[in-house]
Amino acid sequence: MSESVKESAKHKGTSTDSGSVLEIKGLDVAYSTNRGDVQAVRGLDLAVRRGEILGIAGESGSGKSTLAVALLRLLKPPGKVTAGSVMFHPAGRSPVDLLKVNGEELRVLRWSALSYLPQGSMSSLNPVMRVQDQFKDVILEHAPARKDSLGELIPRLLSQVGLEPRVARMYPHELSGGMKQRVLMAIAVALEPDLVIADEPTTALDVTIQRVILQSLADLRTDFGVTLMVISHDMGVHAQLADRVAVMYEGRLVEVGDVRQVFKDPQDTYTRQLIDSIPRVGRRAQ
Ligand SMILES: Nc1ncnc2c1ncn2[C@@H]1O[C@H](COP(=O)(O)OP(=O)(O)OP(=O)(O)O)[C@@H](O)[C@H]1O
Repeated sequence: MSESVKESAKHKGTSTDSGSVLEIKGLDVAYSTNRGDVQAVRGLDLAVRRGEILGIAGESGSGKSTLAVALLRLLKPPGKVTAGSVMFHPAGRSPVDLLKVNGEELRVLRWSALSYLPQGSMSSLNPVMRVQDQFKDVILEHAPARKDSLGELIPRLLSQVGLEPRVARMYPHELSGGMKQRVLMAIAVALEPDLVIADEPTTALDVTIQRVILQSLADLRTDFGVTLMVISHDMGVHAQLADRVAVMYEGRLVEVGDVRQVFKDPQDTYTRQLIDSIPRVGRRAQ
């Protein structure tokens, strides 16, 4: 972990833990523009521990989504990774640098080891396919051996996120925003991946539904043992969901630590400002 990153005293030294599912080192990402390069992620070091819920916080434009798409190799031009490594340690498989694996290796890892819920993913469900067929698409493409267990697996996954079995036969237009998000979460964990990265999973949902979604995400960790990286500009989301929180500012990681510790005693001025902007939740987290 970089010297400049302030980490709460209780939780120092994570970047070389053998218990890490992901180790990001020295990551630099830039976007080329006609006014020169915009450095969106700068020298970022971060380890994600197996089994934890790690929140990525920071205001709009701080580089959170760029970090996610870069490490998932979904960064599109004019974006480019200019330095760094992202070691991924899937259970029972050899560690790989996600920035170096070839397309086929990446395809094998997607969904079965590494799942992604992009920002605005609720609109990514295919409007002309029933929910059950969207599950089948992912499961059969990546784990064809599970074909015979689909009849049992789909309702079980739906119930895991609080949805009734009849949802399997519905089309996306018959679902509320919160239901769509839960379907996507269930698809994301269908193949029991090591790591799920969710970008702003509660944005655009009303407050009551947000709480339900956060609870379902917490349940997925408990029920599937999945590690979660949850990106949100909303510190309230991290206070409610995360074990640790990493704060980004202008592409840099300025602080990482136990969420209660960070709320109680932020080491960085910017983190303090973020917390002060939600005083009610800040008090609750203490
Ligand atoms: N395609 C692009 N071309 C040029 N600059 C970009 C592009 N995409 C993002 N950026 C810049 O990169 C920086 C980081 O943006 P990013 O979207 O990763 O931040 P964020 O914290 O995820 O914010 P938000 O939640 O609003 O998406 C910003 O300065 C943004 O303007």
